[in-house]
Amino acid sequence: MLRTIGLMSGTSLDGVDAAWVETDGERIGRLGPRLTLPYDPALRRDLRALLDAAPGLGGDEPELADCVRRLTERHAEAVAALGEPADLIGFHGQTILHRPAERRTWQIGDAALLARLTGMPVAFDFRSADVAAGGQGAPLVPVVHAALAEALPKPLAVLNLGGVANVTWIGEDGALLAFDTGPANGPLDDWAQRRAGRPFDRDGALAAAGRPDGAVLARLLGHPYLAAPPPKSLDRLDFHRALGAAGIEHLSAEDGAATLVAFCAVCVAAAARHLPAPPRQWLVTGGGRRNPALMRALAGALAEPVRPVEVAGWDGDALEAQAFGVLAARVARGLPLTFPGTTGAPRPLPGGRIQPPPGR
Ligand SMILES: Nc1ncnc2c1ncn2[C@@H]1O[C@H](COP(=O)(O)OP(=O)(O)OP(=O)(O)O)[C@@H](O)[C@H]1O
Ligand SMILES: CC(=O)N[C@H]1[C@@H]2OC[C@@H](O2)[C@@H](O)[C@@H]1O[C@H](C)C(=O)O
Repeated sequence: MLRTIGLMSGTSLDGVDAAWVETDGERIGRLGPRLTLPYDPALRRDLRALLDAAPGLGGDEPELADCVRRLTERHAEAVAALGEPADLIGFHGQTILHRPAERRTWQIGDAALLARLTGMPVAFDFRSADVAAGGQGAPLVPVVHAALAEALPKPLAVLNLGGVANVTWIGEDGALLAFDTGPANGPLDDWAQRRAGRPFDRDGALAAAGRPDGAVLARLLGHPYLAAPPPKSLDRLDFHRALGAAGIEHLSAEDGAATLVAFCAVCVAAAARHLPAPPRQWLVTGGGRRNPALMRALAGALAEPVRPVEVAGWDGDALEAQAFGVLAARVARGLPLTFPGTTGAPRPLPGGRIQPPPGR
């Protein structure tokens, strides 16, 4: 077993999650401490601007390099704050662009700098081999969900409510199907910031005070992503234009938030129709499980029970970071990261690279 530290900077841009995991990439041993280091408002703002700018960036712009350095230094601070020795770091970086159809996916972060600052080897670049082979490059965590869920009754659905939402379905025989369902906190956070001056809709307060707009929802329901069969994955901004065209901007802050919450749930219900068999339950992870308006909307939209992953003894705030520790061990052992059922990879595919620290 390797002692790993997984580091994930998700599409919500709220900060870096770090978690210590003992693992051989297939089995998960001891789970150690975890923490989240938030980004300061300036870094958050600069990262958000990079999402908009990414399609036009070449890669050598000084403002990009500055952002990459600050992001990487914050990751090194997270490793230091964990205060646990490790054999390997799993460094996802920050996705600023994801266009698998163009065989492009871009995670920023400086693995050489992180290896130097921490003195540890760093596994990174988890998505590009899959995208180069024609896969979606996402989601990557399903293989870890499957390892964690070994003893749970199947079929099982694990739903991650991050900036984008993704589902992992695990069949009775261990079969895996996983894909992004649609937008989740990303558009909600943007909306709360723009219309209410809040970084996110804490406890779903805005959404709970509003009503979903039927006409806007009906227009969004026609989006081709919902009916498209998996494999499929999303860029954080993929629904940006569709939301504007559906007329969301004409709604009040409350009704807009309620509509975005309802749309997230509608997307998950649409995803359920692509599953080979109904799951016994939906285990929900990611920050969105803390939004009671979203959890109520999901319970209303899905036929099966919807519960936070904590009912299974998992830690929904640590799961993605833990997963990148496990995936790092898989990189080190050359095990596949992606599969036909998760990203549409042509066959189980290894991926990732390892940056040793200086002098090793
Ligand atoms: N108390 C709360 N009430 C409402 N929403 C919350 C609450 N706590 C967290 N969130 C939401 O969860 C988001 C963070 O979720 P999470 O950390 O899972 O995202 P991420 O890791 O960036 O995403 P991804 O899975 O897309 O990589 C916040 O931006 C916010 O929208
Ligand atoms: C390209 C990219 O970074 N995608 C993220 C994003 O955030 C949630 C969803 O969209 C998921 O597909 C993926 O992250 C998780 C960690 C994954 O790959 O499993």
